[in-house]
Formats: sequence, structure tokens, C-alpha cells
Amino acid sequence: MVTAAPVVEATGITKQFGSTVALRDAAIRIDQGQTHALVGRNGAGKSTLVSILTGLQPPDAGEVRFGGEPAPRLADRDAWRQRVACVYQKSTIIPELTVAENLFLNRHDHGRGGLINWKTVHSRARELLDTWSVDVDVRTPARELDVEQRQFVEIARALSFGARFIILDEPTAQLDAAAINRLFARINDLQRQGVTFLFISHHLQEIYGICDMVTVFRDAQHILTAAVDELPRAELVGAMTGEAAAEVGGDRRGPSADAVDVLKVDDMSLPGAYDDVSFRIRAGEIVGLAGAASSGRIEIAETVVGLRAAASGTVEIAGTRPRPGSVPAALKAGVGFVPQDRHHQGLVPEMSIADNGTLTIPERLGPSGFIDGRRRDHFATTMIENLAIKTPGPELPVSGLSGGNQQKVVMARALANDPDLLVLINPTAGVDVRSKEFLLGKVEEIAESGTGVLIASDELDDLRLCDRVLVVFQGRVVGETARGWHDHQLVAAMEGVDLDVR
Ligand SMILES: Nc1ncnc2c1ncn2[C@@H]1O[C@H](COP(=O)(O)OP(=O)(O)OP(=O)(O)O)[C@@H](O)[C@H]1O
Repeated sequence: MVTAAPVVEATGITKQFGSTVALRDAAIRIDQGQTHALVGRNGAGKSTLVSILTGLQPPDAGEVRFGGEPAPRLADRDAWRQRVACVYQKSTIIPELTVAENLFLNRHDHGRGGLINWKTVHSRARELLDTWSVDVDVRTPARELDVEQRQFVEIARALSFGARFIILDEPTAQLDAAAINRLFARINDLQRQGVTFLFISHHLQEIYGICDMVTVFRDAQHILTAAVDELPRAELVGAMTGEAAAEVGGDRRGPSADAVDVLKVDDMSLPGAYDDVSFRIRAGEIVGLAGAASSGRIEIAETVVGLRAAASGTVEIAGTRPRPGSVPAALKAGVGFVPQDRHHQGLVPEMSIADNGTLTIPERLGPSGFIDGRRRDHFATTMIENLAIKTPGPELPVSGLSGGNQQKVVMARALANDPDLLVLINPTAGVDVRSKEFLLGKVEEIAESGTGVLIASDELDDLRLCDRVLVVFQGRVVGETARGWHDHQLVAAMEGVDLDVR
């Protein structure tokens, strides 16, 4: 039997950043037509491998081969583009340009006199998107695409360069359930047409849903590669964490009978986002705001923390009404929060973990205006221990942390000022299974100590620990359910199907 050379094979890959070894003698082999999952805890080395497999940086040691041939020289970008592409969580298309311009950037056919023939560019772009069944107008400015359309355009662009190996880096992180299903259908289609995928995700159900092989990395090393249907979940989690899977669970006590309200939202409206929203959260209570990405749940949570101002209605936090639309006022009133987008609202990447983690509590670090460096580092070291942040020390810039560990720094900061009300927006996006358990455990602990918690999320695992879940659909709170709901019930309610959750 003749076996074709693997689409990609990396062997003996080592990569070090300063004192951090990101990959140690790691390997991966992906065969033609597979949808191959790459999993591992935050900081395991997945993104580093992707940057090496896409030629963005060289390994310190080791070799990458495509179809049995050595990888191109790093400078030969065209040759890399013909072999592999990665669709990242962050867009690589240029928002100011149209879809057609993005698709044919730097490869326009110049007509006579060097002029670009836009008619040809548009018709070629249309043809390209048609070939891959992407239903987007090529004249649309890229900034108007939603995440799903943007991913499809990026996949089509990769295919148009000739690449038949595509890496999807946490592609479902910003998609709602319906969009995830469409993405998976598309992956299946393309797989049938001979496209090979490397799929990075922290969601085990997705891996079991669409992947046929899985590779596990742990602590910079390759741990195992196995067929998905031959690997029980507990073993997969065990390989990722290096320990047997723990039982999750334990019942919460919930708020005490005489607990006071730490959040009162009354008749709050913001045209285009949400309408006539009212709810309460008591000290020690965890309340979920469930809903699809465009339901308005994120905007409601952002209004509570002062990132937006409502057009009408009131927000009262621990007995005071902070100035609407002011984050400092909300923080002063007793809010701690984890924003939706850690890249833009959460962290200052060039600043150290210690500085980022203590950004909101300068008054705790020294007399007014002075920051005692030792006190800050002590605070940060405790925070690193408390949240099990994987780093050589508090002085490292957060840009050197893996994605999930950055999210922990954001969480640490939210907890730094002992908030009365903790507001979390998609708090476990990009966080690995075990760290997720850990972060959610922290949230429970904080609630036990009397903090009220609002979790705006579409992740069932985030919502499971809530005492109550409010379902938001098209800007309105359409239902409420106490603990103990069934997954299908809540998912249906989030999609607007009435299954009587109130
Ligand atoms: N540019 C860099 N400078 C310093 N350290 C880095 C850099 N890039 C990665 N690292 C370190 O290398 C290790 C592996 O990181 P990597 O981003 O590859 O992990 P990951 O598996 O993708 O994690 P996540 O699931 O959190 O995204 C981490 O300890 C990280 O802090």
C-alpha cells in the first residue's frame, strides 16, 4: 500500500522565548483530508506551533515538511500561502477595504498603463466566493462583515492561494450556536473536497463533534495523537492536565434570605440594543444573562459597568447610582468587571502582569499618587498564585502570556478591589477546560463571600453555576430559569424558541 506523505509534518520542534520554553522537541503529523484537533491547556504551546507551521517565525530546532517536501524559506511568503493559512480569532483582513480588495490585495492584474481593472477584480472575487459558496457581496466594506462572514472570506482567500491546509484558531469563540453549526457544515463540505484542517479549540464537545484525530500538547511537549472516537473524554482531559479528571459539581448555598440588593436595574432601554430591562441581584447571588451574540445581553452588562449609557432607566450599585456611561464611577460604586474584548478593553499588552493586575487599585498600593513597587509586586504574586497564572514572574509584559493566561489577569484585576458586584462578559472565552473550572470555582468562592455576580455569556458551562438565568432575546428579557435547567431548554430559549422557561 502506498501512503501519501502527510499534508504537514513537524518534528523535533523547539522554541524558546527568553527563559520560557514554549515548545520542547514537539511534533505533529496531519494527514490528507483530516480534521485534526490540537488541544492543550493555556500556555501549552499551541499558538507557538501555529506560528511555526505558518512560517511566521522559525523554530530554534526541528523541521517542518509539507507533502513530504521541506518548508519554504521564511521570506518566501507566496510559497507559504500556497501551502497553509490560519484563520485567527482576530481578523487579518483590512476593515477599510472592500471584500474584493481584501481578496486580491497585492495580486491585482494590472492592465495597460498599470491600471487596476476593477471590473475584473470584482468578477474574479465574485467567482471565487461562488466557488466556495460564500454568500457575501464583494463590494461590502470588510468592516461591515460579521465574524462568521469574515471567517468564510478568510477561508476562501486561503483556498484561492492554493492552500488546501487551513488552521482554525478557536474559530467558534465569537459565534453563536446557529453560526457554529453553519461553520461546521462548511468544514465538513470542504473536508469532502479534500481540504485538511487543524482545529484549535477548548471546547471538547466541538472536538468530538467534527474532528477525526486529536493531538494533545502539554507543557511544551507532544503528549499523544489519537483517533477521536477511540479516546474517551476523561482520558483526553487527563492527557491535557496530566492528572485524572476531577468531578465537577457540589451544590452552592446561594444567597442568604436577608441578602441586600447589590444591583438594581430598572426600566433600562437603549434603542437598537435592549428594551425595558429590569432585574435585581442580591449579595451572594450569581445571575446569568443568557442569549445569542446579538441578543443585547452584552450591551446590558456593559451598561451596568459604565462602558455604555442607557437612553432611559436606572442602574443602582450597592445603594448608589453611578454616573451613567462612566467606568470609573461604576468601579467606585463597587463594580469589578471582565470585559468582552480583552484585547481592546481589558489589558495594556506592553505593561507587566503586575501593573495590569493592579491598574484599578492604585490607592491600595501607596499614599495618593505613589505606587510602592514592592507592595504592587507582592499583590501581583499573590494574584498569580491565586489564579494559577502560568508565568516566570509578575514583571513579564502580558503580551508574553498565552491567551487563556491573559484572561486570568483580567479576572484577577476584576477581583482586586473586592467588588460588591462582579460583572463577567464571556469570562471563559479562550480558557482551557481545567482553568475554566478553576475560574468558575473562584466566581463561586467570591459569591460565597457576599459579592453579587452577573455573568453575560452564551456558554452553558458559565451559566450552570448561576442561581438564576435571565434569557435575553432581541433586546428583551423573555424568560427566567432557576438552577437545574436542561441544556436543550436553555439553548432553545436563547434561540428564541419558547420552551416555557419562566
Ligand atoms: N512572544 C513571546 N514572548 C514570551 N513568551 C512567549 C511569547 N509567545 C509565547 N510565549 C510563552 O510560550 C508559552 C506557550 O504559549 P502559547 O501562546 O503557544 O500557548 P497556547 O497553548 O497557545 O495557549 P492558549 O490556549 O492560552 O492560547 C507560554 O508560556 C507563553 O507565555
